[in-house]
Amino acid sequence: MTGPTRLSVSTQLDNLKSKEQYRQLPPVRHEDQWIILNEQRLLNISSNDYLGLGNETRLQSEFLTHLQQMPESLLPKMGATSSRLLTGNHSQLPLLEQELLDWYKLALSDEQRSTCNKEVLVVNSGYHANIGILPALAKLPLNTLILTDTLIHASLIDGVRLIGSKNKHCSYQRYRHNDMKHLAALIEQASEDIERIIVVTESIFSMDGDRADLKALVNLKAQDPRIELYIDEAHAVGVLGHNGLGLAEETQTLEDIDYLVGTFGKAFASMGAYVICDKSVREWLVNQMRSFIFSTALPPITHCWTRFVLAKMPTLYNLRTHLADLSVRVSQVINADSNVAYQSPIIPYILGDNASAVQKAQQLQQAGFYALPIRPPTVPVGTARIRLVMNAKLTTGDCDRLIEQLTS
Ligand SMILES: Cc1ncc(COP(=O)(O)O)c(C=O)c1O
Repeated sequence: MTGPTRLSVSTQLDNLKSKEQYRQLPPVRHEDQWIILNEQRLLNISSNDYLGLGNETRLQSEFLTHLQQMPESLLPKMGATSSRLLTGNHSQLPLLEQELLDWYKLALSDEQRSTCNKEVLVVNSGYHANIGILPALAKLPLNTLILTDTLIHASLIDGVRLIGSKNKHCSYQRYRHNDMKHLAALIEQASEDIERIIVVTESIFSMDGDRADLKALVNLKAQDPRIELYIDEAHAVGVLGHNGLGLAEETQTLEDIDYLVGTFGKAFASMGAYVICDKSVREWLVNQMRSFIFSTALPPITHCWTRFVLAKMPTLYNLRTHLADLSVRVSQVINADSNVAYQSPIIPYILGDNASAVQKAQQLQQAGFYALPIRPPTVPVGTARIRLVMNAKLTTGDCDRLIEQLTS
C-alpha cells in the first residue's frame, strides 16, 4: 500500500514507540511449562493458565485416548461450519450446557437446587459474551440504568458502548472501583422511572487481581428489587470455590447473580464462555444477542475438550490450594505485609511509568521469568506494571527465586 493511510499509520506507530506503548507479538514457543523466547527457557508467570492444565501433557494424552475410544462416526468435528442457529449446534454443545448446569447445581443447597430455574448458554468467548449480553438486555423496553465498576474489562466496556446512544431508555454510569458506598449512592439517586438497574463487575479484576465484594452487592440487591447483578468470573473460574465455580461459589452468592459469566480460555485451558441466567433470558439471548447469532460456533472438538476438563474441575482443589499458597507467598512481598489475605493468583507489581515497567520486565526475563510490561491503555496512565500471575505448575522454590528478583 502507498498513500495517506500508510503514511499516517507509520507516524502513529512512531508515536506509540516514543510513548513506550508499542506492542509486538512475541515469537514464543511452548515446552511443558516453559516458554522459549530467543532460545532462552523462561518460567511462565504471565499467562492465565492458573491450574497449569494448558501444559499438562498427561491430561492431553488422556484426552486423545478418550477420543480414540470413540466410534469414528461420533468423533467430534474439527469445525462447526455455521452459527448455532443454523447447523452449528453440534451435540457437544447441549451436553456441555447440561454438564455446566449440573456443575453449578453442585454448589447450591438442596433447597436452592430444587427451585433452580437457571439455564446455561455457551458462547464463543468471554469477549463474545460481554459484547453481546448487555446490548441484548438493553433491547427490552425497560427504563434501565447500567452501573459498572470503573475497572471492568474492555469487553464489558465495549458491551456498554454497543448499546448505542440511540437507545433512549438505557443510561449508564460508573462507580469508583469496588466502592460500595459510591454504588449505593448512585442507586439512591436513580430516578423513580428507572425500572431496572444492572450492576456490572468482574469478580476477580483482571489487571489488579483484587476481588469484588459480592456479598455487599447481594445485600444491595436485597434492598432494591430493581437491581440485577452481572458478574464476570473469567479469572475466578477454576481458581476459587470448592468445585471451581469462582468467587460466587466461595461467597455462596451464586443464586443471587442474574448473569453469571465464566470463560474457558483461562483455567480451563480451552476456549469459549458461558452465561448462567434465567431460562427465559437464555431464550431472549438466543434470539437477540448479535455476537451469538452472527458468529460460527466453536469447533466441536474444542467443546469436547472443555467437557473433559469440566468433568475433572470439582476434583482439582489440591491445585487450587497450592495456587493460593503460592499467591500469598508472593503477595506478602509485593505488599510488604505478612498478613495478606488471599485475593487471587494475579499480583500486580506497579512500576508507574512505562519505561520502568519495560525495564523490570527485561530484568525478570534475563533472570529466567517470562514477565511482560502491561501499559496504558490496558491499565490507567501512570500505573504501568508487571502483572505477575501464579499458576499451579510453579513450585515454592520458583516463587522464592522470583521474590529474590523482585526485591533485588
Ligand atoms: C474479565 C475478562 N472478561 C472477559 C475476557 C474475555 O475472555 P475471552 O478471552 O474468552 O474472550 C477477559 C480476557 O482476558 C477478561 O479478562
